[in-house]
Amino acid sequence: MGSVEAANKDANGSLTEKNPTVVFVLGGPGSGKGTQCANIVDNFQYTHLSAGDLLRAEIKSGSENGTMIQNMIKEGKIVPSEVTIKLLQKAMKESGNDKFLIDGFPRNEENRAAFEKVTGIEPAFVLFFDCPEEEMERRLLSRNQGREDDNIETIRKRFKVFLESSLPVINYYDAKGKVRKINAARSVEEVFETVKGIFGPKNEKAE
Ligand SMILES: Nc1ncnc2c1ncn2[C@@H]1O[C@H](COP(=O)(O)OP(=O)(O)O)[C@@H](O)[C@H]1O
Ligand SMILES: Nc1ccn([C@H]2C[C@H](O)[C@@H](COP(=O)(O)OP(=O)(O)O)O2)c(=O)n1
Ligand SMILES: [Mg+2]
Repeated sequence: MGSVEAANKDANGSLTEKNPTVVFVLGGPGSGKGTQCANIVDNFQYTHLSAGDLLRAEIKSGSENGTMIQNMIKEGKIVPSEVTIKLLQKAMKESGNDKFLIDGFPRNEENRAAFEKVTGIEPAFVLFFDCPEEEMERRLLSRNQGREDDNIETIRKRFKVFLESSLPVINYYDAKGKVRKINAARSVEEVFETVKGIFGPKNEKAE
């Protein structure tokens, strides 16, 4: 582990190792990442951080990067990691937790390498929700969350970016034995049964 980057000072000013547990939650647009993360949070002691949600909140907040982020999302492009990582780091700190589901990040090699360099964090494992494009397209077109990128033109661009830029990241972690591939083309309940088996009883919330 990148111990230098992960080292923090405690209240007395001495260096302590902080080793947050990070699970990257990946899969194409509409594969069910957000839905399954909500289920995981209900059952396990994790904090859910969606990179897309953080970027959309940044647009709404009127930040100076807002227009740039909005344009990139509309075009299905990946926002520079510097912006997204800052938002993730802030949200991690504010959560007070040390277990995170990082949903929709890293989405390209630049995201992946920068996160590792800046935070020194390696994911414990990577959930990969594997779903055919036709099914993802159907889901996105009926998501009804008023998202500016859930139209067929942007969806096609996002699928292309997923294949060209995001799949290589999944392959990178697969080569390290970290990918837990899940058939996401089933009901929410069936998918979650598989997900539960991966997290195991260890971090389950008490009733
Ligand atoms: N297993 C599933 N079967 C059918 N619809 C699903 C399933 N999982 C999620 N959905 C729906 O599909 C849409 C996209 O799901 P979401 O969780 O937002 O995916 P992602 O975060 O990967 O884009 C939502 O409207 C959601 O309710
Ligand atoms: N790491 C990320 C994650 C999302 N984004 C941008 C670009 C993505 O198309 C949009 C939407 O991402 P989001 O994860 O919310 O989308 P889906 O849940 O996969 O449908 O946000 C990004 O630029 N960088
Ligand atoms: Mg999502």
